Amino acid sequence: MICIQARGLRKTYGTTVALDGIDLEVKEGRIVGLIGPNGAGKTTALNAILGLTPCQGDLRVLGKHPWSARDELMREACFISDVAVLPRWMKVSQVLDYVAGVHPLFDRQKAEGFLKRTSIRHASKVSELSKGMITQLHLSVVMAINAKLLVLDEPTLGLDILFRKQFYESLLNDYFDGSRTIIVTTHQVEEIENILTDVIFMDRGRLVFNRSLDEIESRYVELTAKPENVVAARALRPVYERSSLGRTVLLFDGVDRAQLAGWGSTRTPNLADLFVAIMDSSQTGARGGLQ
Ligand SMILES: Nc1ncnc2c1ncn2[C@@H]1O[C@H](COP(=O)(O)OP(=O)(O)OP(=O)(O)O)[C@@H](O)[C@H]1O
Repeated sequence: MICIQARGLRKTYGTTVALDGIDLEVKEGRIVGLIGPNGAGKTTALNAILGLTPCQGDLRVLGKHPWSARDELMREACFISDVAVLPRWMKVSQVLDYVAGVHPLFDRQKAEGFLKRTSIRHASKVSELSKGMITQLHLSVVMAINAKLLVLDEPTLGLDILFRKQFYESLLNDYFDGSRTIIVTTHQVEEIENILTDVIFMDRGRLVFNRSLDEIESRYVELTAKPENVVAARALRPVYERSSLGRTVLLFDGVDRAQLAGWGSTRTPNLADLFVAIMDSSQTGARGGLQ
């Protein structure tokens, strides 16, 4: 089943092109990381998917048109936008009462369970919580909604490292059940790398890379070459090259690992390294080798 299908998605603000004709297909049961530099269009894309902003092109989310069927979509989807906002005058217990009242898929017990892992008290008002605690409360509520699609825009902004780690573990262990779809944006790529099934890199309103983690594992190899093998390795046309501690590091797409192994140390590139390589190619216009 397809969860999100977009064809030629375009959004402009005056002369700014936020989405520049995006084609995208996300199957149900995937955990997709949407990564890109500031202003790449990530939030705009997520807002379009959630029906929060109109845009040109064809877009279907869980079979619905998000802009015209937003109410229907919101029964099956939930999200955290990049700015966690909850009414400051409400007590924590009232936030739970409120969500329980308006969302049929809200599991209050589950939310209580998540909250127990924090120092948030039911009697506190939102205005008395720290920024990070408001985000913790928001996440506890959203993760307790049994939605088919969960959209998280920078969900861990302002959270300490312990909670961030706990949150992603919990997302995988307590929330993800193999049938839900999760889309997450973050600038801390290394923190989500282990939970993703797919990754999309965005740059200036376009998708410049869209692969499953399995595909990355089987296609891409990074070689830290011995100096005497650099020339031979370059002849195999790496898609990217950088220096690290005086060593030459080359990134290959579709080159046999065994062939490279004798020339230095090889490994699958991490997402942060892949991101830098792809952004560099995207920004210099040399995208051919990385598409
Ligand atoms: N409401 C708006 N009015 C005018 N321009 C906007 C608006 N929202 C976004 N933009 C522009 O659209 C482009 C994409 O913005 P968007 O917020 O989607 O980027 P982003 O990838 O989420 O960035 P960040 O990582 O900084 O949150 C930017 O150039 C931004 O200035």
